Amino acid sequence: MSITATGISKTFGHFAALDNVSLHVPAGKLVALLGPSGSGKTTLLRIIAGLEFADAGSGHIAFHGEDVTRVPAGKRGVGFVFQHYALFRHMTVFDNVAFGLRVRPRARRPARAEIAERVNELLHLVQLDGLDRRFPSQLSGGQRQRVALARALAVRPRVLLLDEPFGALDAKVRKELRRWLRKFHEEIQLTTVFVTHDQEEALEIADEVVIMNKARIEQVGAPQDVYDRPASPFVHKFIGDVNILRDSAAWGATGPIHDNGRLAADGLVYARPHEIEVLPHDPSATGVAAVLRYAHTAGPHPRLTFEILSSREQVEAEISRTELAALNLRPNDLAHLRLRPAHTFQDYSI
Ligand SMILES: Nc1ncnc2c1ncn2[C@@H]1O[C@H](COP(=O)(O)OP(=O)(O)OP(=O)(O)O)[C@@H](O)[C@H]1O
Repeated sequence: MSITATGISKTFGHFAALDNVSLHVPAGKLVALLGPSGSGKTTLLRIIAGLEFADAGSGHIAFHGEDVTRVPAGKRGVGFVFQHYALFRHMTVFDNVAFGLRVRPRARRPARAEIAERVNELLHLVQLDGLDRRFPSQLSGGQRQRVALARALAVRPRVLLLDEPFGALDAKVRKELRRWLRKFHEEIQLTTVFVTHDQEEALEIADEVVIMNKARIEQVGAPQDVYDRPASPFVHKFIGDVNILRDSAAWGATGPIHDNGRLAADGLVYARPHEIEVLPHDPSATGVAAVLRYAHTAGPHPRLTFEILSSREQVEAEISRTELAALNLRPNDLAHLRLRPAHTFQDYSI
């Protein structure tokens, strides 16, 4: 079931939370809404869910081509999971998952045995077999979020909407759960929109990433696309680390579009740490002379912080362990930096 939002605006008082936003989520995909706090992600998700409505006269929401703009949340067939597990504390895991089915009007309510079968099937799907008699307080945070997911899925929603579902969990559990969610999504293939402000999370699990900033969508693309070909300086800075360097001529960037590195409208070079090449000091070579300030060598890719001699700017470079060993650099040593060749400049002014 695809989701299409067209021309959605939402204002709270005089404040525009969404400004003419349009988005298409293809059927069966996992799409992340990614952006800084206050960029409008949750508002867009809530409007898709029907928990909030766009400004009068603005925009439409369609599920698989069917206009649901005026359909209330309860009738849209959406499953919703929030950051803070809204489980019923006084109910067991089983009863929590069964809830949505049991509250249906008698005519549409499945028989007892059918409900039990569906709940057990869901608990198996979210890998919580055997925990059906526990209460939420007897579960870990990650387990509770999986119960919340099973509960959202019990009523067979047409789309699944997740608002920072792992936001309240610690970093390690969060990482485990996001991998689990990716695998889970591949199994169930339900159209899913997922709000996060964590770029690593979005890039790791989403089929498509929607980057939001100040009530608008800045870019939509596959994780690799938005990382490798950011459409704006904002996206470049928001997704991954980036060095923003003056003196584009010294970096070999002289025209509007170049073959290695990125040049912004204002003559700044945007280069990610892995796009900086570190060479032994050689005053005659192209590039810039820099002093090594710190070397963070723990982990698979050593990170080096340099200070450029001419401009005093700091530059982060990420190189391989083999390259570092060959350079044999120590703090305060001089080196030569340049942009790695196989990189394309983008002029953001075009
Ligand atoms: N009910 C409301 N009344 C007034 N302002 C609101 C309301 N809901 C949201 N806003 C404002 O709209 C803007 C967008 O909010 P939204 O929750 O969509 O952002 P977000 O990108 O999800 O941020 P976060 O990551 O912090 O949750 C924010 O500035 C917020 O303060």
